Formats: sequence, structure tokens, C-alpha cells
Amino acid sequence: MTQFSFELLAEDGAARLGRVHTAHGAIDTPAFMPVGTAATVKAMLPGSVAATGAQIVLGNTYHLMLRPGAERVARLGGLHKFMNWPGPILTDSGGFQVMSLAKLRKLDEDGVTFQSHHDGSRHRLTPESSMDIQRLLDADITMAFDECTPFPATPEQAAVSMRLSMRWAARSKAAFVPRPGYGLFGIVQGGVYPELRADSAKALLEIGFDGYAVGGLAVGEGQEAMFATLEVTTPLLPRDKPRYLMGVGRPSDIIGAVLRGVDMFDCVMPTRSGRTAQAFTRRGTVNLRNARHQDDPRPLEEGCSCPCCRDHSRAYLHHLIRSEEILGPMLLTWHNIQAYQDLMRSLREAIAEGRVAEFAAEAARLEALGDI
Ligand SMILES: O=c1[nH]cnc2c(CCNCC3CCCCC3)c3[nH]c(NCc4cccs4)nc3cc12
Repeated sequence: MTQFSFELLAEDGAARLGRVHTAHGAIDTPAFMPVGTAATVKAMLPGSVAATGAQIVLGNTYHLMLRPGAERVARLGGLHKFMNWPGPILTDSGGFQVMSLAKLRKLDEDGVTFQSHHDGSRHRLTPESSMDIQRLLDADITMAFDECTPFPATPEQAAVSMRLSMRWAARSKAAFVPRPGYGLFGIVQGGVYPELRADSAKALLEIGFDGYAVGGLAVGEGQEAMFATLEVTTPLLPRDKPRYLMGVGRPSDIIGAVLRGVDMFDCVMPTRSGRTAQAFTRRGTVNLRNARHQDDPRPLEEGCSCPCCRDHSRAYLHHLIRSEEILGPMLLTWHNIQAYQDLMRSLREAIAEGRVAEFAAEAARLEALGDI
């Protein structure tokens, strides 16, 4: 039976090439995890997600506990069977989504009480219930129940919030049921304050986790502050465990974070943007609603192997978007996920060959050119 583990295969500065082994398969890192909110990567078939090169997807505890319910998913064989995704799945703890989506949230030492944004029914999430739900979903990687410290926060506010998350991290670890091939990740908090980040990392190491996420970032602090915080945080985390930067990000954010020691990423942008006609290319984002594309016979991105770029023109994509045809968001979602997976593969190859700094410089140069 596979044990949950992380293989460190190569290093190039602080950047790492690795492989995470889980009960449902391996993940090559640096890795981008497409978000599968309500047990689906929106507008994509599971086979299409796999065809992009994605090896792991995210499931959303908040949504699934409300509908169809974690017990129902468990009765139906767990999330892998329910959504027909045989590969690894990471579920978030539900905490972040409760704070951003639910109504009438009441947070106390024990957890969060909230009303469903669907029907107003009352629910409660605690470290213990979050672990139970993630186990019912059969997540290969379970996230500790934390509070994402709002931004901006004073050092005092960030300290109070971080200490609550550390108490919740200990309770998450105590409630987590260890199984071969299944892992639990802790989440570092501490705002943009180096001492608090150090305190949080130290607290999590004492509790002991299979992987370490950096939370509380990509919440409006800006790329410079995010990178500065990573520079004082990742060096404090174990070299032989995966690091996961939550909610990141744009391609330039991901590249900069990989250079600062991050291995795993999740972000709603490639899927959400795909549905709003925003396409990610090596030369920056392209808005296909823009009339400049209406006579353009070229593919969205030269050299991209996805069905959107392989089989269709910008003029056609523009037409689909303007006509609000379902195929529009389908093709752009596929392209965006493929573009992110191609970026991660290029980063892995660059690290393996010891040229990741050069890769980052070239990527920044191309993006600065803008689309033509
Ligand atoms: O400290 C954190 N703790 C827990 N989760 C965080 C998340 C959510 C990560 N994606 C979850 C996914 C689970 C499946 C459904 C989709 C989300 C963050 N996202 C961002 N920035 C991006 C942001 C997105 C929205 C507002 S900021 N910063 C984050 C910080 C934390």
C-alpha cells in the first residue's frame, strides 16, 4: 500500500523538482491543481482534465457538505467514484469558503456557525467536523481547518488570528484518521509579518504534518509583499515535505513562487476566466470578446496543443463568445487549464536542467510583449 510521501528529485536555487505519492497516484511538482468546486472542473469532462496533464484536482468541502452532502458522497463510493476522477484529490477545509460565501457567519473558538447560501439552513464547521467531512469525501490530501487572516491586518490582529489557526491545526491533527497514502497539510498564517510567520511555521512543525501550505496570501497584499513573505517562510519549512501556496495565481505569481520554494498551487482563475472569455497565453491574457479578433484566422496561441488552438481560430472563438455559445467557455477553459499545465511542465523541465532563473526571465519578457 502506498505511503504518502514526497520525493525531492532536483533543486535549482530554492526551486524544487519533486513528486508527491498518494493513495490515488503521483503528482509531479511544481504542480497546478485545477479547482473542481462542486465535484466538477466546470465545463470540462474528467478525461479532458486528465488530457491537459493535470494529475490532481481540488474538491470543495463547503459546497459538497451542503450539496449533495458528504455522507451521500461517501455512500456513493467517495469523490473519486462520484466525479469519476481516479487520480489524487485535495479538498480544502471549508473554512475559507464559509468566510467568503456563507451568510450570517459566527466565528468562535470552537469553529464557525453559518447559514447555507443555497437555502439558509444552519451548519457548523469545526476542525473535527471538517476532518470528518474530508474523510467522507475520501480526499487524498486533507487541509487543516484554519482561519485565513484578512488583509490588511495589524500585527496584533494577525497574531490573534494566527494563534487561533494554530490551535485549530492541533485539533485538526488530533481528529485526522491516518490511512496509508493519505496526507494532512497544515497551513502557515501570520499575515505579512516575518516573526509571526516564523512562530506559525514552528508551531506547525511541532504538531507535524505531511505537507505545509502557506495561507493568508493572495488576499490583496500584492505580489511584492507575497514574495517577501514567501522568502521568510519557505526556508523554515521541511525540505522533504511539499509546500502549497493557496489561491495562487497568475502565471507570474506561480513562477515567482516556484523560484521561492513552492511546489503546489491552486487558483480559480484559469477556469473562472475561461468562462469570462479571458485566455492565458505566454504573451499575457487575451480578451476574446474584443472586436479586434473578429477577422483573425490565427489560433489563440501558436504551438498550443489544446483543441481550442489546434482546431479553431480567434475569429471563431470571438463568434462563440459573442453568441454566448456553450462551446466558447468549454474551449477557453480547456485552453487555460492546458496553458497552466504547460507552464508547470516547462518549470519542471527548467528546474531539472538547472535553468529556472533563465526560464523566468524569458517568461517575463514574453508576457511584457503583450498579445499582437
Ligand atoms: O489562508 C488560507 N486558508 C485556506 N484557504 C485559502 C485560500 C483558498 C484556496 N483555494 C480553495 C479552493 C477550494 C475549492 C474551490 C475554490 C477555492 C486562499 N485563496 C487565496 N487567494 C485567492 C482568492 C480567491 C478568492 C478570494 S482570494 N488566498 C487564500 C488563503 C487561504
